[in-house]
Amino acid sequence: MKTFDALFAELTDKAEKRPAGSGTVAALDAGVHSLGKKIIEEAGEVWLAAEHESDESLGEEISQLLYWLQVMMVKRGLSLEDVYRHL
Ligand SMILES: N=c1c2ncn([C@@H]3O[C@H](COP(=O)(O)OP(=O)(O)OP(=O)(O)O)[C@@H](O)[C@H]3O)c2ncn1[C@@H]1O[C@H](COP(=O)(O)O)[C@@H](O)[C@H]1O
Repeated sequence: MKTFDALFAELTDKAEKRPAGSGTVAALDAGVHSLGKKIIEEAGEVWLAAEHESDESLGEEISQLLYWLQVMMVKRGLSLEDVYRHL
């Protein structure tokens, strides 16, 4: 099972190596504005899932929101520590 930190390391590596076919690379290239809209979209899906859907669906939506937040972190050059120190 993948952890938050392992996914972040994977996304950071994708950003550096830019493998062909990576959705993350395409998302990074689309920019902060596009990423921001995706985060809002996924946050809305988390809300709707929490109100109306199963635990399984809610978990999936939350995972997608975490992914997009991490892509934004990579785009802006934030480290995990930059976030964790506020927790
Ligand atoms: N965890 C994720 C992940 N979560 C969400 N997403 C993306 O977010 C989208 C969310 O799905 P939705 O159903 O909400 O939207 P959709 O309509 O299917 O997609 P869109 O047309 O809106 O983009 C997915 O289609 C993926 O594009 C993810 N994309 C990649 N990962 C992981 O990130 C890593 C790197 O992936 P690549 O860069 O693609 O190699 C791999 O470990 C992947 O498993």
